[in-house]
Amino acid sequence: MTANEVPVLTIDGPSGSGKGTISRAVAARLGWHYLDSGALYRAVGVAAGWGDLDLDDAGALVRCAFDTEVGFRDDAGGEPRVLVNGNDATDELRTETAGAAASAIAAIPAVRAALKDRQRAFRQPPGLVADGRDMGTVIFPDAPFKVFLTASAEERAERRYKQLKDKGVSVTLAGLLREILARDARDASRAVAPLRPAEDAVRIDTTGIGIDEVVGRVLKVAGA
Ligand SMILES: Nc1ncnc2c1ncn2[C@@H]1O[C@H](COP(=O)(O)OP(=O)(O)O)[C@@H](O)[C@H]1O
Ligand SMILES: Nc1ccn([C@H]2C[C@H](O)[C@@H](COP(=O)(O)OP(=O)(O)O)O2)c(=O)n1
Repeated sequence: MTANEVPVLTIDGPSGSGKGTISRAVAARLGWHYLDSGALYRAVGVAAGWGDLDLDDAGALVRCAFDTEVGFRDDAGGEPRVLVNGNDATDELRTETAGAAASAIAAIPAVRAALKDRQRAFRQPPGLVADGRDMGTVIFPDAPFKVFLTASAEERAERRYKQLKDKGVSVTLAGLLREILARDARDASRAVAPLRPAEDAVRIDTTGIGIDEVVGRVLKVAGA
């Protein structure tokens, strides 16, 4: 099987639509690999912070995108741990500060280009579930299966609120809703690879729909 023959299921959508949760569950059911492309952008944003880089210095950020090593380690049953330059940065990566930094650096075309090959390298037999913003439009446009997940901004903010509270992070619902709306606007309005459904993506509005039901619908899209 050549790389381009390996089946890919792309799952794109805005923050809190359930991409990570659904992608991991579907990848486990199919026995396929999983790409969390957002973690790559978050890792570059966090590494830029560690290096005290200026978020307006595109050249330095591109070098950072090439130089930052990102590793994924399975954590029995839980979210995979993410190692950035060898350090376990999983908790730092999930903060809204890291999300906002990722969204800012992700608007720089050369940063996106620097991460392209790294993302495509995840396409390995027997298959790949790829989660992000531009998986179906730019990174794997030839993917045979594409999904675009949405949910109302209020429900997405509530999901994130509960998720962060469960982790002991102190946040307010109003603050999260503001951050989610700001990130939606930036991700959807940027010139390169904006957040939008691929024309051939199946759109699933998950507002008020439970995780198991969404997993079932996505598995059907992949013919399983
Ligand atoms: N359909 C759903 N119904 C209720 N909660 C959900 C649903 N999908 C995901 N969640 C929860 O919402 C939170 C955010 O989901 P996540 O997968 O991190 O979204 P994304 O990767 O799109 O930002 C998680 O706590 C997850 O368990
Ligand atoms: N394929 C991708 C994945 C993420 N990004 C950017 C834009 C997003 O706001 C940030 C963080 O993405 P991530 O998927 O980790 O964030 P959420 O879990 O959806 O909140 O990175 C991107 O531009 N392209």
